Amino acid sequence: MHIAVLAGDGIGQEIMVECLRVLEALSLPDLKLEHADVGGVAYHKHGHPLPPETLALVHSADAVLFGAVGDPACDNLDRHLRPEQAVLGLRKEMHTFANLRPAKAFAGLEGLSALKPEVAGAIDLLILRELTGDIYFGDKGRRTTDAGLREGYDIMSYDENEISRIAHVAFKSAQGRRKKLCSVDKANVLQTSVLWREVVNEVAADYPDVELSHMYVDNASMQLVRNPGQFDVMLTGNIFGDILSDQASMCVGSIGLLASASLGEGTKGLYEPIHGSAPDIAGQGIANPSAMILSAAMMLRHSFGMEAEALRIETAVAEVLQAGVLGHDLGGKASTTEIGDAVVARLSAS
Ligand SMILES: NC(=O)c1ccc[n+]([C@@H]2O[C@H](COP(=O)([O-])OP(=O)(O)OC[C@H]3O[C@@H](n4cnc5c(N)ncnc54)[C@H](O)[C@@H]3O)[C@@H](O)[C@H]2O)c1
Ligand SMILES: CC(C)[C@H](C(=O)O)[C@@H](O)C(=O)O
Ligand SMILES: [Mg+2]
Repeated sequence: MHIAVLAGDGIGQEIMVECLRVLEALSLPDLKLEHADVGGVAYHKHGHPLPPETLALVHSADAVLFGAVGDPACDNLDRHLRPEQAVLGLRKEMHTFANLRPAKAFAGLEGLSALKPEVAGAIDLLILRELTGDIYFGDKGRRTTDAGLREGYDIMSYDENEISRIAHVAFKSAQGRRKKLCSVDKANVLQTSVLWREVVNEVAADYPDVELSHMYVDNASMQLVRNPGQFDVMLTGNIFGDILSDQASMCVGSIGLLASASLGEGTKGLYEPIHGSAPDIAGQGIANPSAMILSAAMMLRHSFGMEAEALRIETAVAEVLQAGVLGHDLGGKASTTEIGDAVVARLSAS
């Protein structure tokens, strides 16, 4: 089990420490952790946010654990050198087109959600976000209009193969859950979404046991707050999935709780929290490591088929939250290390 560990920037470094302690507490027989620089840290050391040595490690490893990237000191760099380019580049390089972002209520946290407790308590959904296409990867740039005005542009595009492969993942995921799939788009305005809806409807023919619905993204955003319990699997494109998942995190209680798995055709996956490097709290030891720890659980499940070990981690995190060990993001006082300590203690007791 050879894991590339890319902690990255800001709180990425802090939460990764706790995540690795949790993995080590499982005493996995052949765990090999190998670290490499990514993001702003890599730019400052090697002149590139995703240096060749990091890519080489990623290619040789069985899976990648990724913290977060983003460094305000890099804000004015050329687009290709910005830390964020590293995570986009990695997703593309690893062909991890399917991003699983589960959002599930934690017992005891309902009152800390941005929603009414009874509404929050019903959350158990999976956002299936397409990850290697859309407006993120289309032609983009700056130019001057004929009238001499500065103009920025980003082309949004999807081809039918990109849509159908993520749709298959979504239908299969729904089959393993409550068999409901809601595809989220903006087909009343965007041509990419018209095609998206067309292709999803075609793929649906292979999955007659799954109940498919379509929803416009603006409505979906509202429905996530009004009645998130109605959703099982939400299938959507790259940009909509980015936004909806941050929103879903606050319905659960905090962005520090939501993990993700980015998968392609094989078993090699990229596992990272949905949040970023949080420069506003970096270095203070108060970041919530739960999302990072839960991402490691997703890694054990999806890359190594270790369902029992994944569940052990997930149960430990849930119990720690239920016991009231809460980070600052949830109105508590527990530090990053204290949360890590509590999860490790639960694991040792289980
Ligand atoms: N995958 C990634 O690496 C990733 C994801 C999102 C943002 N970013 C980058 O991170 C940088 C900061 O972006 P942002 O501020 O918009 O988003 P962010 O997710 O880093 O932070 C948003 C807010 O949530 C809080 N927060 C985030 N994670 C937390 C945690 N684990 N515990 C407690 N509080 C937490 C932060 O303190 C901040 O107030 C930017 O450079 C951005 O591009 C990277
Ligand atoms: C940092 C950024 C490129 C990234 C994205 O937009 O995908 C982040 O917001 C995420 O959700 O992982
Ligand atoms: Mg995001």
